[in-house]
Amino acid sequence: MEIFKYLEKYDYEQVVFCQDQQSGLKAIIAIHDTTLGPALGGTRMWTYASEEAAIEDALRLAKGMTYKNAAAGLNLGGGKTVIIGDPRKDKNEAMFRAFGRYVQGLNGRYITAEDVGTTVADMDLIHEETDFVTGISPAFGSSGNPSPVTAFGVYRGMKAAAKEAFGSDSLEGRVVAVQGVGNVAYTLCQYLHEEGAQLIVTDINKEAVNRAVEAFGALAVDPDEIYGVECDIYAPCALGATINDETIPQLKAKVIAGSANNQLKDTRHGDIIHEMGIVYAPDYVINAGGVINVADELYGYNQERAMKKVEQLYTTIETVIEISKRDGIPTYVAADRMAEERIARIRNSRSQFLQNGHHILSHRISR
Ligand SMILES: NC(=O)C1=CN([C@@H]2O[C@H](COP(=O)(O)OP(=O)(O)OC[C@H]3O[C@@H](n4cnc5c(N)ncnc54)[C@H](O)[C@@H]3O)[C@@H](O)[C@H]2O)C=CC1
Ligand SMILES: CC(C)CC(=O)C(=O)O
Repeated sequence: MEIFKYLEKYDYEQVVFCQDQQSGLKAIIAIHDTTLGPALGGTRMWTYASEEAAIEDALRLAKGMTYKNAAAGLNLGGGKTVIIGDPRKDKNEAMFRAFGRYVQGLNGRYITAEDVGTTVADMDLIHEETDFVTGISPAFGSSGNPSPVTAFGVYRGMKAAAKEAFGSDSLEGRVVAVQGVGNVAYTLCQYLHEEGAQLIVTDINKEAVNRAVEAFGALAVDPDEIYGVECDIYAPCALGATINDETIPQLKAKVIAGSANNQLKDTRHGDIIHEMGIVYAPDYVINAGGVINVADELYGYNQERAMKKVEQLYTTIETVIEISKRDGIPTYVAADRMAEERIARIRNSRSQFLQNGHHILSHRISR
């Protein structure tokens, strides 16, 4: 990978490589754009096939956070971290503390939180070294685990997408195929089950599947089978790039609405599903509940206020669908436009200089 070429192409601001031999920390912090504010995005811990794959994931996820935060109306830029390692075997206290010191070194340009493979307990360790971390234990006045709130947002967005596809936002009797029943999807399944949806689930982790089968009477299928099952809605809630050349021909769903980041392998896959008449709720719009929730901590966390904002993801998905229909463009393009227009507006409005607290000529004062 020619990294600077890539950074230039998508206009990344900064990439930080963090290494701590003693604890085994190998992390990449990617900061995409801080026009709207400090970059906020979670820390993923995953066993990557190569260092290049880890760098690529960090970069793609960071850019997604820029768009997510912009589309959600947050005054935050986009960034993300990946830690290379197996979250079940390679974690240790020193690792997260070392990582916390790297975050502190960025002095607020980047604020972290949970993502796949990291937990509230990990965030608490990071918090030992820096304040620039959210999603820590509620005992600290924090919002805690963002996953259930992400799930609520996905549920709300799914209803809005269903209304477009089926003429009603009721999910009663709808068949929803859920890929990956981890932190977010388990709570999503709870909402869907309570509304009377039928669930088909899959996961590479058998325990996760069994939990959903027992709790919600879900039908379990093998990971490769989920794309082709007869269903109304496909909810990708595992990792990214599952909407691709191999899976699209198998899809029977009329709606795609799930929590996973970077669901489209390539933008052209968004064009293909649009032409097929599938209502696609863009990933970074529908899965913004978690970041909306943790971002509320920056104002002094208020759960009621945060949940009201997350509930509004229904309207945001409606707006994206309206723009898509009005302009005859796929929903992922409509969402990108919404985010890019907001960033451009703020970037332009910053053309007037405003002194920001540090007297710019202070160094001239004679001592
Ligand atoms: N946790 C949150 O608040 C947010 C999560 N997301 C995204 O939502 C997705 C899920 O996140 P979490 O629930 O937190 O992660 P998680 O790690 O708790 O759940 C993911 C599940 O997917 C399963 N999985 C992985 N590969 C699979 C495959 N090929 N087929 C079937 N199952 C597979 C895993 O075994 C795991 O149970 C991720 O893409 C994450 O980036 C996005 C926004 C916020
Ligand atoms: C609070 C986090 C879950 C934010 C994030 O990394 C995401 O939305 O993907």
